[in-house]
Amino acid sequence: MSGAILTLNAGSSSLKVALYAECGERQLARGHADRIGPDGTLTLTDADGAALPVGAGPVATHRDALDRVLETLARARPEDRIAAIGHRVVHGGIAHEAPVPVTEGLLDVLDRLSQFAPLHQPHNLAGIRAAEAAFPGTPQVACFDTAFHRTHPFVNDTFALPRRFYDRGVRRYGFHGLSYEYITGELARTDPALARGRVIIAHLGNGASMCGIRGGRSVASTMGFSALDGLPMGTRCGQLDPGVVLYLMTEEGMDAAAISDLLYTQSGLLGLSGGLSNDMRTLEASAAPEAREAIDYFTFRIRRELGAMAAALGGVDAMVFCGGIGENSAPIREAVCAPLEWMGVVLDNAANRAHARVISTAGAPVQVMVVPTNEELVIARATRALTGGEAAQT
Ligand SMILES: Nc1ncnc2c1ncn2[C@@H]1O[C@H](COP(=O)(O)OP(=O)(O)O)[C@@H](O)[C@H]1O
Ligand SMILES: CC(=O)OP(=O)(O)O
Ligand SMILES: [Mg+2]
Repeated sequence: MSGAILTLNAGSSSLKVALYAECGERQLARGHADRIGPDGTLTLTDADGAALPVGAGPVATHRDALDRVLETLARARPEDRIAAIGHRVVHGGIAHEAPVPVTEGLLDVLDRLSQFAPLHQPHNLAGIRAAEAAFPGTPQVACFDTAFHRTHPFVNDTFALPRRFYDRGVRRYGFHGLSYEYITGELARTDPALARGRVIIAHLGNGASMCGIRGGRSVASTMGFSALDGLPMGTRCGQLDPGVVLYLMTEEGMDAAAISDLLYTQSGLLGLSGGLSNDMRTLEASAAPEAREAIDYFTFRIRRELGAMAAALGGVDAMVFCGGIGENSAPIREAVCAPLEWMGVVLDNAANRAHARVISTAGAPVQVMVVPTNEELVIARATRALTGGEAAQT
């Protein structure tokens, strides 16, 4: 009987699951629930890419996706003893700069952070509870999106509020850290000189953010106290004048719950497209002018933040696209990059259309790259490191 490490990564529109062999980085199976909701799909494949049967019907909720994946794995791969389980947890708060073993005390702390990451944290914690029930007594590890950004200098970690709020944890945490950690590690492996330089990574998925990295460490992030800030997203507003929130309260009579719902679930691409969709594939396929305007706003804001990141880093040597949109949409990458020749970004259009690893022209001052992210692998490595004995013995 072999031992395996199971990883769970719940995003705002997705659930990505992977099963790793106890040694090395070989994947035994991987699952992807996409567009979770009325049109949600689920695929689960084994190490050879063969589909495992996950049942019919749309995947309506994260819980539905997780239940179907766990049932299928238990049925199709009974030989895999789960030795440890690693989880993406988007919010770790001030205290967590690295992954930690899951304990009841930790869950209480993380639960209190759910209000600051309502599209993620409840699903992350539900995943831990479900794994606990399915594999009682098996060690679990929490890996935080926020941990990678704890290196921010004070000026990028604070807001200009009275200092007591900073002390109480009102800070710019930044998210998508597992993805940034993976990309940074990949660059260090494949392009060490570049990895030591100034790199801007754009993680563009249903949630979207950018990270400025210097010498392999996060210096700035577009996401802040919550995963609402920065770029517009599938259903989230991105950067917003706080005066708008005051207006919503005083003039529109909205309470905290209504404002939260508006900013987290009705805004971004969905709101700007007039309710058409939060999904980039649907917007790209649409002829509606509102869909075009939503896409234009998305790419414009990415360019604006790129300028700000470049200034924060004192220049830029490389730019990396990742995430569902960043990895798969050549038109979005082109719309972002084409107007940026002034800052040394020169796209090779054929390479971009082919989703090549390097999509800038040879000799362009800024190397532009597409690097598929792998948050699951970062989780698996950390889980193995923290449960070493357990995961390696089996
Ligand atoms: N081929 C594609 N072209 C354009 N957008 C795509 C493509 N494939 C996926 N996407 C977009 O990626 C987004 C989902 O990204 P993903 O990183 O999986 O999501 P999450 O933020 O939930 O983790 C959706 O907006 C989806 O439309
Ligand atoms: C933090 C965040 O928005 O994550 P995701 O893109 O996976 O929804
Ligand atoms: Mg994601």
